[in-house]
Amino acid sequence: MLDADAELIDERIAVTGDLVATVRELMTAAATSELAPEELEAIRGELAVLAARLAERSRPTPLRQHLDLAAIDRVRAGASWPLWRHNPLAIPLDVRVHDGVASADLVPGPLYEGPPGSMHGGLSAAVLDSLLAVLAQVQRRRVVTVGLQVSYRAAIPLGAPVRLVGRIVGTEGRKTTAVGEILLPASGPGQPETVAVSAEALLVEIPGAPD
Ligand SMILES: CCCCCCCC(=O)SCCNC(=O)CCNC(=O)[C@H](O)C(C)(C)COP(=O)(O)OP(=O)(O)OC[C@H]1O[C@@H](n2cnc3c(N)ncnc32)[C@H](O)[C@@H]1OP(=O)(O)O
Repeated sequence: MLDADAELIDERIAVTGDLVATVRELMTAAATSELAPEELEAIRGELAVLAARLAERSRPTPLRQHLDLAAIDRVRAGASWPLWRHNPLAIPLDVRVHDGVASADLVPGPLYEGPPGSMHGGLSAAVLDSLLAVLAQVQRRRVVTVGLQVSYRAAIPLGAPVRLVGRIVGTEGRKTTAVGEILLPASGPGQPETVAVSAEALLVEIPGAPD
């Protein structure tokens, strides 16, 4: 690949990431705005123009930043991996891997709501699934999830920080078992974090280069 092509791809990855981050802000603002109906209708018209403009040239699926061998080496050296940066429907996570433990911080926003005021269980499962799949990929295993057992132990309030952690507990042939948790902050100094959600994933290696 020519240097100029690589630069263009890097620029597209960066600019699209910023665009999608702004779209996420827009999604939250649209879903929660209490402006007058006529103002909302005017904004909808402006947004429809922008959506049509973006769709003038498009690709079949979202842009994707590949967790290739070079990226895996960077993560193993301490860099975080910006997961789902280019898909506004997914929850973005900056995944870190240290001493075999994956972790990420998250503040569930208004759009993550399931039961009133707390995070949707399917989204909790999705973020843990993603965290554990990335952890396996950082161990150079290109995997998909074939099973995910999730246990919901405490509600996750919206707007407050939580911590995701995950680790691999076993490998056998193509199969990897990994466990993860979503932790609520400690209620005070010296207190433990509370496990809000725990999950066990069965991941199976598939052929092909890591991505
Ligand atoms: C970069 C971040 C990405 C984030 C992605 C997040 C992760 C995801 O959500 S992945 C998407 C959801 N998952 C999928 O779409 C997977 C769908 N399943 C498949 O494609 C196939 O089942 C596949 C390719 C995994 C395995 O098929 P195949 O290659 O024929 O292998 P197969 O022999 O059936 O299974 C391999 C082993 O896994 C086991 N296995 C497969 N499926 C299951 C299952 N559902 N439950 C338990 N064990 C299973 C088999 O028993 C076998 O075990 P053993 O080696 O001991 O005999």
